[in-house]
Amino acid sequence: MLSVAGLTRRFGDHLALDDVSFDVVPGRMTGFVGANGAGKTTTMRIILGVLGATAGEVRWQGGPLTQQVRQDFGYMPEERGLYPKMKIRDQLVFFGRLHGLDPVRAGERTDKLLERLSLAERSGDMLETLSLGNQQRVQIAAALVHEPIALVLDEPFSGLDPLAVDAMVDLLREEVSPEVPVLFSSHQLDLVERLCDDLVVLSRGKVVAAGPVSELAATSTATYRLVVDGDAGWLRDVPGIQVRDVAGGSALFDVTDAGREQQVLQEAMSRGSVIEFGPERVALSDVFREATR
Ligand SMILES: Nc1ncnc2c1ncn2[C@@H]1O[C@H](COP(=O)(O)OP(=O)(O)OP(=O)(O)O)[C@@H](O)[C@H]1O
Repeated sequence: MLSVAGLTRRFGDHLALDDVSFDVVPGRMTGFVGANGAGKTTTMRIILGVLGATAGEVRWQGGPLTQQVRQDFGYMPEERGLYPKMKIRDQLVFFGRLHGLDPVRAGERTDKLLERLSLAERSGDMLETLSLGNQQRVQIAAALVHEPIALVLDEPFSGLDPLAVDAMVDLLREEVSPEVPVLFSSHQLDLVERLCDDLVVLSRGKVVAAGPVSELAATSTATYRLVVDGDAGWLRDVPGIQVRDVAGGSALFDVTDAGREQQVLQEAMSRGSVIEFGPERVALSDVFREATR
């Protein structure tokens, strides 16, 4: 397991990270979300050892993460970092060698990945001649070429169209073995909701929510839908709930006093027929908005 424990980072007077702790569990995709400037890239850079922490540490399998172990991590940095004028195949072999693969193995892994990405025919072309989407695929191949023991991906899907995202996700699922912890940052909440098992929400340098996506959605403010055959406007006068929307007999409301929804149901039944009543599924964007408020 990969863990960050009490990470704090100052840039002059600015506290970019304030006692950040979370785990990235093997075999589960962990999404890392937060507004611009929340501290995601700073955290990822510290995990990869590109940047030092003011306090706290990164842990691997229960002990401090060493530089030698980091060598086996895969990283896709926000600023990318491939060489535009270098041939694609040479570049991937180079990254494989940098992570300790022998030349034969680096070549084999490169060819397999290029084949898998349908880029084998372009292997002798310079990176800059590829479309941006294809350059991003090569970038992810560079993070995967040495069969990393952990993966840290900074905005790996930004700028990709939905088909390219799916292709990238398929590649990750195929190439990443179950014992590998995967942390990726993203601004695309719908994508994070679809892909992630776990979620860490950062706001102004602090972790404001962390855990399985399903539990985070469940613990957020309970929102209920009520549909009756008459007018549901009376809901506005019920204490302990906050009405979000009423249109004729259809209403959406948040329960602010736990248990009030039962009272609402009884009241609705005493007034006429209840067509629909139950919790509304909470979208991740609502969890995010609530956590970072
Ligand atoms: N080298 C640096 N020197 C000074 N301040 C920095 C440096 N790197 C980051 N910061 C500041 O630290 C804060 C966190 O930045 P960071 O890039 O980690 O956020 P982020 O969550 O990755 O944002 P984004 O989603 O926009 O990439 C910001 O206020 C940023 O301006």
